[in-house]
Amino acid sequence: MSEVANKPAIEFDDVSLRFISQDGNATVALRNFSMAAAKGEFIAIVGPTGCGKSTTLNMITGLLKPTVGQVRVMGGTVAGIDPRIGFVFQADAVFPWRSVLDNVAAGPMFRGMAKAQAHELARDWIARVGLGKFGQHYPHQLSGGMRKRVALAQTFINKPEILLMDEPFSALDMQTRTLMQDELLSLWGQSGGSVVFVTHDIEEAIALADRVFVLSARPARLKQVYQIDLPRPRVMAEVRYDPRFIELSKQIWNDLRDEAVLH
Ligand SMILES: Nc1ncnc2c1ncn2[C@@H]1O[C@H](COP(=O)(O)OP(=O)(O)OP(=O)(O)O)[C@@H](O)[C@H]1O
Repeated sequence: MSEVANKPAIEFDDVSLRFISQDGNATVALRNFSMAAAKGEFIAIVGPTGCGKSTTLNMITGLLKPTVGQVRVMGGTVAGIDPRIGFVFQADAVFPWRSVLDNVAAGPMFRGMAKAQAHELARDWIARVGLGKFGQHYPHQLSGGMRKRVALAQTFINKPEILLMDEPFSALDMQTRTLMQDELLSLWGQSGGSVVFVTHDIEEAIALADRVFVLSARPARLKQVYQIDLPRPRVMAEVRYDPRFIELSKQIWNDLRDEAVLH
């Protein structure tokens, strides 16, 4: 293996980040934070509200720079928009005036693929996320869960090596959410990419991830890392009844309860 192939997909090396607001006040969002995510690994980040979870994702994209320390992606410093990184956030990133097909084809076309070829590829991805009959529909004609499927197809079509997800399913009802989590695991399992998934939902974190990073209240430090040794493939509706799942969720709840009491 080459030098680069051995590097972690994402690396935070003793990172601190301080925001200075217009009135000169400083907010330390992250302090002495170190972590590494391997290629193909699924990481979930949980922590109290406002501790710095989204800030962490913004540093991976290069939108925010650490005040101290280094963030590396595939062994290199983050510089500008990186086509290897994909995102799915809570708000849908679909273009309302474009059909599902045109939404999903947008990424490849932006990268220079011919329209006919991009549409063919998009049709394949639309079918994979179970929306085969909805290619000509517009986002407002779809349910929230269907729009999330569009967002997943729109992202996975670009074959991201790193996928950043910030509470992507939190606006969905429980049942749709469970379906989308299964969908995500299936797409991720075939992709070989790394995922960093930010969520408030401890059970979602455990059910999806290889490792769960628990952050402390602000300024966020890495409080605990849990290796989630539940076997894969996991089925969302079943995994939550596994005794090991219940044990892990109790431990993480305790970690977070301590943080809430302290602040
Ligand atoms: N651009 C900014 N300028 C000043 N402060 C900021 C800025 N961005 C974030 N912060 C502060 O940094 C802290 C961390 O914010 P962040 O959004 O990362 O938290 P979070 O853990 O994702 O929150 P939540 O769980 O509520 O989504 C917050 O206190 C926030 O107010």
